[in-house]
Amino acid sequence: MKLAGAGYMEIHKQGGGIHYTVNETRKCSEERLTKLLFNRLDQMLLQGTVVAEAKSGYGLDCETEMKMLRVIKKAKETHPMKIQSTYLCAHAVPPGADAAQMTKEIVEEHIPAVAKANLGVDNIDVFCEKGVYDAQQSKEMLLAGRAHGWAINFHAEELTYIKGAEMGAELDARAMSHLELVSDAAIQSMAAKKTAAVILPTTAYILKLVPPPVRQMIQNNVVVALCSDYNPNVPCFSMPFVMHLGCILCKMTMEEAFNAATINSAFSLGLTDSYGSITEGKVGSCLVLDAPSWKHIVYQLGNHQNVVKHVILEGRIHS
Ligand SMILES: N=CN[C@@H](CCC(=O)O)C(=O)O
Repeated sequence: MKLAGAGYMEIHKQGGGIHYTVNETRKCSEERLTKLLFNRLDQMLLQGTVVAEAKSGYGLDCETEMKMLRVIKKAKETHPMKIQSTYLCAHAVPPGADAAQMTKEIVEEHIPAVAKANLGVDNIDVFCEKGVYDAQQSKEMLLAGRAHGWAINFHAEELTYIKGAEMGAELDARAMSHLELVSDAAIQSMAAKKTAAVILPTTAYILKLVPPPVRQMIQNNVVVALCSDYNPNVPCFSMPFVMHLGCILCKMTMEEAFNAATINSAFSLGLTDSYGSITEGKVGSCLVLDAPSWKHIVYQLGNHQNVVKHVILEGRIHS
């Protein structure tokens, strides 16, 4: 449908997209999900990623969300990469339910149950979007999550402008993702509140969206991070490709893309004390490149697996 020109929400409304993945995730065993996650993390690591944020969000019911979070917890504890766990408590409204009723259920039942289960959650996320959860409903769920110590890091202003980013800045969100339709006022507020803008150029590319106003964000001192947004809609493991798209679609310089994929990404997860730069006292991680300049990570389109020769993480070489 997508290739034939159907829009993201059109597919979603017909039961595809997130709903399709929810059905498959509910059927999938915890063991198989774990295998799939570890395999994908291995592939990301080989392409130079040493820190990843992994989200739930394809269960919608509390039981399946917890299954996803247990799988992420396993990766946090045993995969060589640094993993942060994000509880995406409201990614879609389940068929037959309505957003107001789901908001109440998530605040009163799902979030307390997840907190009680001690699943190693770091961040709380919602899909704040027209036809999904509005800014007020999103705010209620984000605040309920923050009450358990989870950082606010959520989807805002992707397909429609509903003042989600204004709301996020008001809550001192640590980060907001997408932001294709962010307003000038919200950019100012994000800069003042030091809320990171997590830019996902692969999504803008695949969904043929107008890319987010990254130049304006940078000019206004917003911390801009780049992220692969690996998900069933965007099956991209490669941060080099994301950096390339950041330069081409979002008009970033190579230096800006480099900072956005390293120190600013660490900032968006509250990890600058230990990741994001090669500095005494931080976790030792670096890439060995087979290229005349680091810029070839961005420049060599479609050949990054040969440019990134080795990934060194905590003293271990991953080739
Ligand atoms: N836009 C909402 N969530 C995901 C896509 C989820 C999906 O389509 O499976 C995103 O961040 O890109």
